[in-house]
Amino acid sequence: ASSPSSDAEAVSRFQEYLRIDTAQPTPDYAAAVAFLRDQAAAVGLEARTLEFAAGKPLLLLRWPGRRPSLPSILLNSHTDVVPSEPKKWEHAPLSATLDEASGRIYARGSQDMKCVGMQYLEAIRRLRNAGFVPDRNIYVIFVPDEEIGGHEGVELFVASKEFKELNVGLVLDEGLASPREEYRVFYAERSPWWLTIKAKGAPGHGAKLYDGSAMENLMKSVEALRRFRTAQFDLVKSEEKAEGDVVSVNFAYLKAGTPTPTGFVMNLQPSEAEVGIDIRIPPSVHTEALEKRLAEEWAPSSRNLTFEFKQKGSVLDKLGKPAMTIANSSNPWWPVFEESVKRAGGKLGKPEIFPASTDARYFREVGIPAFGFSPMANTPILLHDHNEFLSKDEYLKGIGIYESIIKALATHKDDGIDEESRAEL
Ligand SMILES: CSCC[C@H](NC=O)C(=O)O
Ligand SMILES: [Zn+2]
Ligand SMILES: [Zn+2]
Repeated sequence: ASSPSSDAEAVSRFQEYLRIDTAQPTPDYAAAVAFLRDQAAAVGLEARTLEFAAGKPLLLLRWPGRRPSLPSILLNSHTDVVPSEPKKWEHAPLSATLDEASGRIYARGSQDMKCVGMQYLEAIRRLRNAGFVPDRNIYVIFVPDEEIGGHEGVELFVASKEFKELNVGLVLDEGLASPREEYRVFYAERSPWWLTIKAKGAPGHGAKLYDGSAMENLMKSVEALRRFRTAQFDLVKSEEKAEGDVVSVNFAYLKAGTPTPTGFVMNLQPSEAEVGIDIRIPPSVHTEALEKRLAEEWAPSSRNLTFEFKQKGSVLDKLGKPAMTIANSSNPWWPVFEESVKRAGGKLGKPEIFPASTDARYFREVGIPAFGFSPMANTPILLHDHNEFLSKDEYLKGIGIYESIIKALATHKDDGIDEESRAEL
């Protein structure tokens, strides 16, 4: 399994991946795929590069199972990362600096989610070295564009014949770091809404008090949305609800004013103003009801407001029901997953609704179970934040966790998972 020297090599490989600049909006996918193909070859996996959108490669790796007709396991990770503001970091976000005193590896993507992609490969490397052969096919995919919605990544992949041919039974995708000792696991996620509200109104002198200016029209919406935000947030603060069970509302930008070369005109009330909002809706909330509130309360045309969706996800299955993966023993995959984490010495928290969005939604939407899981315990949640880091020890511990998970999921047992295939025998 692992030794000090093999651990050091695994950490260097992780750092090498982190140093490839795959930040949106101009990710170097070619470099990432070239690196990952080399890794796959060293581990002994078959590789195919698929391209559903030009310049957006999706790397598909296969570890063939003894019984390829069984439903397969798909291990997903995205290769892109969000941009960073290097000046605000203690160590450059592309340096993957290992701070010797703390053991932390600082890099954009260290939590989200280059860690997971490399941990899959390291776990498979160890299992292969130990002579383990899976019953099922194990697929590992490295996908583009998750951070911008996955529309030219997993969304196209899931609709492809290449995907259908994989006969996927279960997907593992990303989760979140946990500041506590328990790992977090996710069985569903909130629907993302990104929208703009634009206001128009009468322009006028900066000294004049009058109704119906664009700013006034917009600020009323901002106030109403803020009251709603506060009420939802209070439910989380009082621990009545979990983060994934309330509607989040956050303002992404405000745009208004009449620019000058050095700033803005101060004594002119502008005739247009705009706000950008990120809203996330839990599966238990009807998006129709919320859209009604938007049209009637938050952006009424009577107040000279218009709204436009930039992203309007609703995470539904084919029947129009919220797409969720069952996370109890009535889903035969669940106990296998849960027990394999425990067997490796990990603790699991109560299954949760992911507060943001991941590519797992595309798999759940077509009826394939998917769990969101990133084995990072005792770690502050720093995805999309400055100074994102993962400690070397947590990273290495996570490899052991995946070894256990992959081994358990890859093994056919009479546990109800393969009922149909059994009937054929
Ligand atoms: C609306 S798709 C955007 C996906 C992105 N995923 C992770 O952060 C997110 O903002 O949740
Ligand atoms: Zn991610
Ligand atoms: Zn992200």
